[in-house]
Amino acid sequence: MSETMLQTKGLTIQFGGHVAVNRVDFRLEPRTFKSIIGPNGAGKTTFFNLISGQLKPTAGTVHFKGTDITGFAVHERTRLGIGRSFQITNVFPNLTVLENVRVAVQAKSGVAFRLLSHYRKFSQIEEQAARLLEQVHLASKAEQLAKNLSHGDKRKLEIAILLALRPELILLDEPTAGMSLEEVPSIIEVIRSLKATGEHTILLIEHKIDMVLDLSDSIAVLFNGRLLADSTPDEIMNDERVQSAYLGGLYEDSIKG
Ligand SMILES: Nc1ncnc2c1ncn2[C@@H]1O[C@H](COP(=O)(O)OP(=O)(O)OP(=O)(O)O)[C@@H](O)[C@H]1O
Repeated sequence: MSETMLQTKGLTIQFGGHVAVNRVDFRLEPRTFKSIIGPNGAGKTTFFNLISGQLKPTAGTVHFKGTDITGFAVHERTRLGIGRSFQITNVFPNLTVLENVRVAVQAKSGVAFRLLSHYRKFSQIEEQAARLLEQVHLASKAEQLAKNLSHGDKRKLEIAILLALRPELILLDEPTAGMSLEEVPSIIEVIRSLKATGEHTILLIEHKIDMVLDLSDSIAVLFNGRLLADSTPDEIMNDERVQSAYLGGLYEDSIKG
């Protein structure tokens, strides 16, 4: 079996007196799709921040493909292949959609602007950028200025830019947040086709449970910073501890057991 893509051991972070992520032991296998669910304030985004390097843990470790990356900075993790969507603020509003992706492809390929006179290299970059736009269903908007895109299309552009960096592990933090209802199905389709390529390992934080059930191979449940359960969608939906946690019921008893 291939090497575990991501593993945390005893991962913990404390803010003052509040333990936001509490001794989380977590595994994510290559080329699988796992979602993280849990009530507001459960620690989901904080957990992402610990994986992508925005936060350093109080205790515990993060391993990526067998390497202990606990002390690594964000850019080192990005270089290793961890890509986080929506952290990207460098969507250039006055460039076209295609130009935005081309800049990202170029940055990844390490080709300096002055070398772009080399026609073959340039056309390879152009082709890859166009392919990425097709992948996120934005090909028809390639020539539009990024600033004129709808909120949903901006998110697709951000995914294309993320893909340009060729991440092995993709962290998607509430990709449908702030979208109009009409925009949601098309971003789900983009994520579904991303999964269908079979090239990525995907970790999704999402409150829309239908979407989670639809896309996930497995679901992890965080509650009060603890990993309450991590299993198949069917098992999670039938797990009494998960139901209790969401109903605000017998959580304390269940987690002690
Ligand atoms: N930098 C910080 N300083 C202090 N407390 C923080 C910080 N970041 C997060 N927290 C606290 O940690 C807890 C977990 O927050 P987090 O944003 O990870 O939850 P979440 O599960 O992502 O919630 P939501 O679903 O609402 O986005 C919350 O109580 C939050 O207030």
